[in-house]
Amino acid sequence: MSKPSRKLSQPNITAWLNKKPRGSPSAATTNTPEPDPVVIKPPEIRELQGGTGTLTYYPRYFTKEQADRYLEYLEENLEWKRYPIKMFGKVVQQPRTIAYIGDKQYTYSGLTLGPTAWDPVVKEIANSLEDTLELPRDYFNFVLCNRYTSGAEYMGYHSDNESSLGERPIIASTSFGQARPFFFQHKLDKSLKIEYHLEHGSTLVMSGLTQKYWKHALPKRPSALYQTRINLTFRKVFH
Ligand SMILES: O=C(O)CCC(=O)C(=O)O
Ligand SMILES: [Fe+2]
Repeated sequence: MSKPSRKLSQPNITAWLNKKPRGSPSAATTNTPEPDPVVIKPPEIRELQGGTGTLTYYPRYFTKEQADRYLEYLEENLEWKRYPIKMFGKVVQQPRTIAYIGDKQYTYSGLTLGPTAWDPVVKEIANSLEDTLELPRDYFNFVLCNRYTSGAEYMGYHSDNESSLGERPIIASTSFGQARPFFFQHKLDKSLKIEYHLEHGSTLVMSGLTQKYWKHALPKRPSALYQTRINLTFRKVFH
């Protein structure tokens, strides 16, 4: 992957992005709202032990206002479903709901998804990420979307190391809604652990050999005061 540029290209503002948030007073009765003070924070780049991968975290890839609108849009417009998957040889229900979009078929944990038509807003986010990461237009051809409606919903330790993604996949993971911890553990030296707190509107890019040497997980959390979290992982499926 080329070096991430610090100047982010923000996605086109579509019609829905311009619409007023639900329940907000009309412009005639209010002053213009304060602009979001922090627009973009520079990425934090972490080279993992002994060349075992790279993690690049953009804590504020989207402004709070943009992220609020994306969260609402994705919740309403994607087709969220719970699928049975194979885990350690047993068929179980996924402990979260998922949706997907992509030009290709993608198979993981015994589940084959796609292809489907692109949602225009998800495409807009994909193109923004491609610009930021200096990747060719339409590089990302599959998006796996995960939705967690309570702290009891989670994703166990795994790596996205299907051969269809190639040996050094670039996976861009954008999060909306409830901030949650996200753990990495080295496969050979289990004492090596990394923790992120994935914020509303953030993007974490996993690249290099990350999937080969590290597992990652979104652990359960206590469910009190819980807001929905939606995560989109943008991938390139080669075959
Ligand atoms: O929800 C998350 O942040 C985890 C997503 C993930 O690891 C995946 O889709 O493979
Ligand atoms: Fe993953």
